[in-house]
Amino acid sequence: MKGPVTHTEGRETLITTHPARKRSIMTKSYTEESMMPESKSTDWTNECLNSQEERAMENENAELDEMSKDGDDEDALNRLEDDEEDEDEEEEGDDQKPKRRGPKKKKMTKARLQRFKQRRMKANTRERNRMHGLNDALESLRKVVPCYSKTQKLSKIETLRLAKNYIWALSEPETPAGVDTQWREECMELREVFAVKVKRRRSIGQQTGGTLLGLTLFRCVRKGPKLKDHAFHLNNLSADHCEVWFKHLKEILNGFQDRPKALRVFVNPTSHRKEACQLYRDDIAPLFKLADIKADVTVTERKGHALSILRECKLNEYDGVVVVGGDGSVAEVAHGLLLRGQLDAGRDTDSIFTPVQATLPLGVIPAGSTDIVACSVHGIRDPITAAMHIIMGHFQAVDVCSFSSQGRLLRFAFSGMFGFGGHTLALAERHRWMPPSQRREFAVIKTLANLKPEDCELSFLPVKQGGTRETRRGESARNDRASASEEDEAWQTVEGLFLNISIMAIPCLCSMAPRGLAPNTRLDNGSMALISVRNTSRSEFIKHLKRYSSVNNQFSFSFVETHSVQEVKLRVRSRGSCADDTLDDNVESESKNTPIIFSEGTYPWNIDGDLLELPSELLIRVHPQLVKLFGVTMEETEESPIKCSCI
Ligand SMILES: Nc1ncnc2c1ncn2[C@@H]1O[C@H](COP(=O)(O)OP(=O)(O)OP(=O)(O)O)[C@@H](O)[C@H]1O
Repeated sequence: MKGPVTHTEGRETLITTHPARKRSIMTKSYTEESMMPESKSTDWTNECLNSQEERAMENENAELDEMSKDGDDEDALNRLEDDEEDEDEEEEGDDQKPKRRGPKKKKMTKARLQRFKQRRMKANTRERNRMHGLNDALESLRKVVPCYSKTQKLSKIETLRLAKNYIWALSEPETPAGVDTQWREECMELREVFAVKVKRRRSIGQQTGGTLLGLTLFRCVRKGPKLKDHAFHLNNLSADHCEVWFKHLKEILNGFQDRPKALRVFVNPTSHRKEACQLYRDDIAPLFKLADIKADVTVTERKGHALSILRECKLNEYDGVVVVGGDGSVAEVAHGLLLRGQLDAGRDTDSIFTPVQATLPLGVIPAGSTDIVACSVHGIRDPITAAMHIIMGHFQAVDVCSFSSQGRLLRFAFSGMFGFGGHTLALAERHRWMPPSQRREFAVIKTLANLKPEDCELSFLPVKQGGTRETRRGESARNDRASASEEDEAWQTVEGLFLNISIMAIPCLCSMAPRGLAPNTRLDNGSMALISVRNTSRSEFIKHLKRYSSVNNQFSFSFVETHSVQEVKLRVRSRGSCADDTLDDNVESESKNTPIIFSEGTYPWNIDGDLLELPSELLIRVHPQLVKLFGVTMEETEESPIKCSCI
């Protein structure tokens, strides 16, 4: 296929492609503007101006042609003579008027009239011949420039510009060696491109049609940990060439199998500052549309709405589920997706020992107040980066924990906090009427003021070399029995008063803890971080909390223990008075809000930022890589600066 010569922002571009190769490459070459000073004039206003000038010139020529056709027209000749007479008359007049200069008026004889007529006819013929010669030359040029089109005739100025660019592009390899030509070559791999559109010049308000200008490719570019979309213009005025290139590029883009074509989107309108709907409409939906992704959007109406839809809706027509909201919404949708996976696989969702993977990947567009899951999986809290990961089909397998009690599955989640973490969220939820940051600060201060430990028995199974029970499930039954008895011996138990117990399957990065709440775990390493904080003075506990936001190790305190575990059993032996005090203090003063009252024998847990009431005895297990999230792949994480400091 011929490569069209293009120019963009004063720089010339020659595109070449290698269809025979597996990986198509587009090559863009350009030089200093000073080398091609005239080629800058491609902005719209300039083009319009030049076209107008050209049209005016053509009109003049047409008039001239017209005149020359009517060369024997007496009127035209008389007009000319009248003009001459007027000129001469001005020089005459009385004494007061200035004397006129110039040739004296000659009497218009018949012979003189004849001479005028002949001269004019000769001049017109010469001009006509000149114009015909020029038009013939331009017509020949149109046939040899690469953008010559059978359907669309290039104007004179467009033909000349294209010819100039073509000559310029052809002369590139002949640049003498050793001369600093200031040329630079830029390669763009088509796997970076996610959309191609036909570029047209349209007037204000014009919706369809317009003058064809070329093609625009949309690339996904990385700027540090952020991903962005970037438009790349390829100018070409040939409809035939653009059509061929458009079809070819579309074919290549459709060949990327990992990229989603249809998504089920849930938007929580109440998240954080209630901006999720606007964020989706203004920033995310246009990107999905550009990438030709069909999105079925549901704006959730209540807590649990997304979960109930996910239980019943048809999922096989989608390539992914996307949630626009905070961690609570993500937790709800992730849980719903995993439950649906068990239902589709014919598993009993009440008691699941070895769950199957979720059938669809989950995309997280951060619109909450902390966005721990989005930060952990994208390395940054940025909605456009999240959308670009979805569009480009970047996946990351992620470990998930299950919370169950007495053999009954309660919840799938990425993390859970009990004690201080649970009480703080319970208090913050009761003050939802406050602005988000105030609400959080108020809840932390109030819970710290009423800090009371919980009396617990905590047992855990540390991660062994060779992976968890689930990763080894392919082994023989004899090996299984042997390993089961080994595991029984490996269980460790601690008991006493605890201020906080955190169990996290992902690093839980957020602005308050840039290294992560659990920096020692990874997204897919098949283990959970168990962080237990024993009873201590309030000041020591505050010191430990403050360390989360600094580079110092938040775990280097005698009262803090961390373990890498695969299973945890927690039994709360008595209710600490912290929760009751907190509730009692506020029930009266905040009676306008719905009070959160925990049923007998249940305790507040912060499960992925969602407040849950869980029983006193729990079994928490990690399930390696149970869900795929749209996000950075492990290779990208290795390159990311976030990785170095946080994971
Ligand atoms: N229309 C709705 N009205 C009320 N609650 C809703 C609605 N839609 C979803 N929810 C629930 O709101 C809860 C909190 O939402 P979300 O986590 O998105 O926001 P957030 O709490 O502001 O963010 P973060 O968790 O990052 O602090 C979720 O548990 C979700 O189920």
